[in-house]
Amino acid sequence: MAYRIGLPHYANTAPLVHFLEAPRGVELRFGVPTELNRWLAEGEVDLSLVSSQFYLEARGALRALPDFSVAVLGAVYSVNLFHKRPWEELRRIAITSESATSVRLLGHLLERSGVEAELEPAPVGLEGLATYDGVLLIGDRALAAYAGLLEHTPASVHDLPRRPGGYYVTDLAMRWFRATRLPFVFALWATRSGEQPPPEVVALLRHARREGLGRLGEVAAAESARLGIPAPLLQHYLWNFRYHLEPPDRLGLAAFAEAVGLLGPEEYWSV
Ligand SMILES: C=C(O[C@@H]1C=C(C(=O)O)C=C[C@H]1O)C(=O)O
Repeated sequence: MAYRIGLPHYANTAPLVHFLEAPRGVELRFGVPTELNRWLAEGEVDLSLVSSQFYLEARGALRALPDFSVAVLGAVYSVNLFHKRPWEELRRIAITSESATSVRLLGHLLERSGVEAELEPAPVGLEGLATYDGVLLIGDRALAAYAGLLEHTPASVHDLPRRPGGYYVTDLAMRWFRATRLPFVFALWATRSGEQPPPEVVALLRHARREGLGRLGEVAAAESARLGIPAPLLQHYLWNFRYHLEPPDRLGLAAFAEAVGLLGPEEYWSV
């Protein structure tokens, strides 16, 4: 049977995936993070990107690669709560079904500031703001919604409007950074523990990442065309990610685990 790798279709994983070619005996399967989590747990894929929250909950059953992450220090730009009332006044929030991590992060950040809001799963975009006080979006949908609210392409990140389209936009990774001064790790790559990832597959992933980051302009151009988002914005978005699970990322992950009551020993594959 082929060795199956699970991947999301998001722009933020394009630098890892754009130059990934599956050789004979390796198969790529695409899904949203919550699907990938389930596929990995149920044996539908062998090595997959997993949401941090899921990984922490499944601690012991999954084991992560030592040097792969989707993380940021500060703003992420694509895990956004769009809201029409100030943060302190949020009562009803529509949440995405694509991510376990950002929903838990949102819950934690609200709790931390003493805000009691209902989080209701609802597959809505910004139009949901007619009904809800806030809408949580992640990935490409969040990015497209954000870019759609900009009147012009800002010359620098410091020129992003404070209230695009008249909405509040709370970037959850930025809010996490303000509270902790740490990176936030959205996802890792893991296998079921006991199933050592083949070194040649890991080498393939590292090679694809080196190419993707080295030729980021090409990746950004392709993603910008796919999503209809200006290339300079998209390139900055990609450039901003931390893809190597370095020591600050591991500290950020441990701090998140502690914040959500899932702290435990971390063990990574040595591969
Ligand atoms: C930061 C993001 O990263 C993604 C977020 C994930 C999650 O929240 O579960 C999982 C995979 C990442 O590719 C994003 O999609 O906006």
